[in-house]
Amino acid sequence: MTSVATPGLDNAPTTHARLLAWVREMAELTQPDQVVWVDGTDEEWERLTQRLVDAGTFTRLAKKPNSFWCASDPSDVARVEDRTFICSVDEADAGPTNNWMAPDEMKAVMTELYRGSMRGRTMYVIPFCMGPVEAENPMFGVELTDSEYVVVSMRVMARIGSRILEAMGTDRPFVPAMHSLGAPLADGQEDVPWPCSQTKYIVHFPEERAIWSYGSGYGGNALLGKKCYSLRIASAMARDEGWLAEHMLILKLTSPQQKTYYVAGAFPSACGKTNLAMLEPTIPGWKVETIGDDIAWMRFGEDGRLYAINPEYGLFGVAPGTGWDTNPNAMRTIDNGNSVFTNVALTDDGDVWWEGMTEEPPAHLTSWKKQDWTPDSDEPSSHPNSRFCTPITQCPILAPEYTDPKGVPISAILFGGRRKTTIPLVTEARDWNHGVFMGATLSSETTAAATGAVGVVRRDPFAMLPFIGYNAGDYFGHWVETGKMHDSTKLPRIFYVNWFRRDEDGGFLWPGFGENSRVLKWVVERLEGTAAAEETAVGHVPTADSLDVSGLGMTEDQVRKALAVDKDEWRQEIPQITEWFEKFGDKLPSTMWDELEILKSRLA
Ligand SMILES: Nc1nc2c(ncn2[C@@H]2O[C@H](COP(=O)(O)OP(=O)(O)OP(=O)(O)O)[C@@H](O)[C@H]2O)c(=O)[nH]1
Ligand SMILES: O=C([O-])CC(=O)C(=O)O
Ligand SMILES: [Mn+2]
Repeated sequence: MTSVATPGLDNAPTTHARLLAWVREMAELTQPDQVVWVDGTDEEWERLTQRLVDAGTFTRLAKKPNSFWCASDPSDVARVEDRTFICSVDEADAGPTNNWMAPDEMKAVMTELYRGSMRGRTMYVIPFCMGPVEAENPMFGVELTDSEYVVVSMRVMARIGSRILEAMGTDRPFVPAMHSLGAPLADGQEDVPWPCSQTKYIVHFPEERAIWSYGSGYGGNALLGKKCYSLRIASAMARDEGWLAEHMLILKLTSPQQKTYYVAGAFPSACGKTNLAMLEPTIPGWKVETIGDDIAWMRFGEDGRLYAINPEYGLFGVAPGTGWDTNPNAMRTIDNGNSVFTNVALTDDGDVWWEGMTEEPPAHLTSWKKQDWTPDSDEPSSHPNSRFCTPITQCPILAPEYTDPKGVPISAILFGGRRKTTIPLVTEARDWNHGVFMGATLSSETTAAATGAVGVVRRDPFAMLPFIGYNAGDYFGHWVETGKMHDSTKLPRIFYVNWFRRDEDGGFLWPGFGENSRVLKWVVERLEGTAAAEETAVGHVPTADSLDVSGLGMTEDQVRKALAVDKDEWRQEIPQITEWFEKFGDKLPSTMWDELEILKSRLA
């Protein structure tokens, strides 16, 4: 018992001993004014969103029901990869792609940061479950946070509240996910609309399956069920337990013959997952339905097929570029309301706007920096990593099986990046190991989804570079082993796509968005054995007439350029891939070197 009782600490709505002990320990450390157990009700949402409005954090939108505009501190706008740590016991288990510090050392540093860090604030206890709570082994977590913005966003992004706490019973395992803004308030000190700290730590203890986050209120740094749990911690669980936790969209595709296929796709942050997951096909007779837009957890079923679930409950999508022309289903989803928009622009009549929503910008806006904005302004109205946070259940093309704990059987996996050159529109891997090689060498230009330079080509293996919770060499090995352990005729086929290749004038060679359905059609026809392909040095590429470009208005030359395998360009990749692989020393599966030799000899 604390000498001065903290309201909410002694009358908890659970008898889960480990949870109670942890909440008490963290409350004593961070010293909030009170502890509130989040129940997930509409009344609670009303109370918290109103509180955020009163604090100047949220502006209620007149034009969208139950929706809010929010601008973050300009320094807290994206994931901070240089402040993200994998604190495995052994440094080698973090590998060359992660930041590392010894767990004890990190805990000592962060304990001092957390000491008193919630003073003047409320500690919210958010019980949550990633994936359906009806699953055989529900994947529980509990986030402690002093941010109302986090509570409200978590309610959109995950299954949370009393029903989850109840399902946790008295002793079910859960991932403790500790979060503090690092902005305590002294007596009488006035709050700011977006409290955060200049000191940031996003930390994972993979053996303990625990998360400690400090200093940021934004997205993947603070909504700990998402990247921290469902990718970094879950990837470590998946390695130990023989499954896959991946940065992938999941979509359901129905052909004109009414046959259904489930496709997963791994593209780096801000490289097209949400858009592909919600695609409106431009070719007649084809239908796409959404299952997930960011994360896939995949396990093998008794029938030997790979089944995927979407552990999330909402969409945290990139706003700029989202419009009625490019992603009408996202527009319909947010029009249903119940959404939070962060770092977009506010219109004078109480709606949101961002670059790419409409061709003509409004004459006047309030920018994400809360400044007057007109089309003559020098800076964009919205931050390039501005986001909509909206319930997935509002998506008009949501596939009903998205809640099925069993998941959906995946027929094809797409890897993709953002590359101006070199990478063809679509390439099919020769086999699983070649597909793993494609994933392991995936490259992409950096985007605004993380702080740092934008547009720099880097290796982003499996689109998981910032999300692999252990040694990436071991992760490649896990993929190779996964192929070995299962019936190769039932494994998903692997493809490598690039929507972002440019012509000499810098324009996109491929129109993208809804037209990507033509690539999905070719993928399905490859699965069915009906589409032709040319065997090139880098894999199977569509022949000029096997890709359906009817009515697209592209010249033959443009199609040829989008599909081209330029051996000179590819030869330039070899030293980069070699250098990349050398990082992993003997952790790199030898099959990856074998694949590189095959590529070299085919390019010779
Ligand atoms: N040219 C082109 N741009 C695209 C295409 N698909 C998506 N984009 C743009 O790329 C940006 C990111 O797309 P998203 O679908 O939000 O990317 P994401 O992979 O979901 O990103 P995260 O949510 O950060 O993981 C947006 O500005 C889109 O408009 C495409 O096919 N062609
Ligand atoms: O995590 C975030 O902040 C947003 C996101 O989806 C990503 O960066 O991939
Ligand atoms: Mn997305």
